[in-house]
Amino acid sequence: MRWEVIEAQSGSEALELLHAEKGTDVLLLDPLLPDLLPAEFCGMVRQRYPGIEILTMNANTGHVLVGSSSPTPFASQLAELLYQGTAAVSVKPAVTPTEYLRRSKAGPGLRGMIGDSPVMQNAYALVHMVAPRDTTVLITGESGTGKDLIAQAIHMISPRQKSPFIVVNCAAIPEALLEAELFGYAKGAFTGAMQSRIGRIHAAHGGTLFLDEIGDMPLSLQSKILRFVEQGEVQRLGSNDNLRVDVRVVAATNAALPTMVKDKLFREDLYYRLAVFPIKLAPLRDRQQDVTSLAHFFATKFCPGVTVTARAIEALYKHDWPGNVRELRNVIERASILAGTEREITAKEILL
Ligand SMILES: Nc1ncnc2c1ncn2[C@@H]1O[C@H](COP(=O)(O)OP(=O)(O)OP(=O)(O)O)[C@@H](O)[C@H]1O
Repeated sequence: MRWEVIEAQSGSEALELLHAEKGTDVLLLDPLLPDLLPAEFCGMVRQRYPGIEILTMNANTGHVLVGSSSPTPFASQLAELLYQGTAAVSVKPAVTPTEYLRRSKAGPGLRGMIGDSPVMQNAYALVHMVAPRDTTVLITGESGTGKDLIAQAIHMISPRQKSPFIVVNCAAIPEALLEAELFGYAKGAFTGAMQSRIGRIHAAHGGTLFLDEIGDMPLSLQSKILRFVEQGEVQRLGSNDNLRVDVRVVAATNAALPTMVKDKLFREDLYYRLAVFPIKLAPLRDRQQDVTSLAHFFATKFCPGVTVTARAIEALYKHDWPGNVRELRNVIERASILAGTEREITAKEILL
């Protein structure tokens, strides 16, 4: 008997494959996942795919550790065969994950987000998977790749959509004010605090708090943020009362947080708590095929009815897009002004 075995290199990749492949029976899990906590991963799999049996393995010995409370004989036998390398079991992936995703039908996109390259479809699928839950999401990617849009999409398709979506740009608020802004303050907490005020975390109660540029969160505030994310508790400045809040956290950064952790600029425990479900957005230069659809989208937005010539698109393809989609948007906005009444954007108007 042969089983089809598909390998995934990370929790999020496994979730994508499960999403695309409906008939999975057994999941062999090496708990040392590079991206998700094993408990969180198992919770997600159990909730979405209750029929799948999870076997947690020691990847070195092949012994079944925990997982389904009592593995079926079929699953145990399969696990043993796989790890002894005996019998007619193919442990080579039947298809590579990338190939697999390409073969699977494109899933639903996200409102306001253009681009159907495999990497973007991958990101949309992750958003659809995680949005219905309260899981903390960490969106990473270079500046201008659409992290903001992804955060909004997560909120808009979550059960919290009718509650507030509060954005805090951690880089834009001076360090001295950030704590009061986030946590609020009690009357008399500092000179000028004439009356108490709730913070933005509180304002997000029932909804989503988007912590943008989380890499700029001062170290001095990170432990307080960790307590809020872990326990849902908020302490206003100048008060000893712990107030409970129900807030889903989505964070984003273009900084390399793992490097910051190594350099002791970002708390390791906070990083792991935020990165429960990471979504990485690819730079535009790695998804060139999206350039055409984005160019048409922005052209229509800035000048309805305008056309973009093939030569203009060719010019766009030659560029590396260090500023990503934001840069492309600006180039097209300028081009649509330069096109004037011509209603056609040609290579001449593309200034890079
Ligand atoms: N896939 C997309 N489809 C349509 N518009 C997009 C897409 N990605 C980004 N944009 C647009 O590009 C601009 C920059 O996007 P956004 O602010 O979401 O990027 P970001 O990654 O959050 O950038 P930063 O790190 O600088 O905050 C916005 O105007 C946004 O609407």
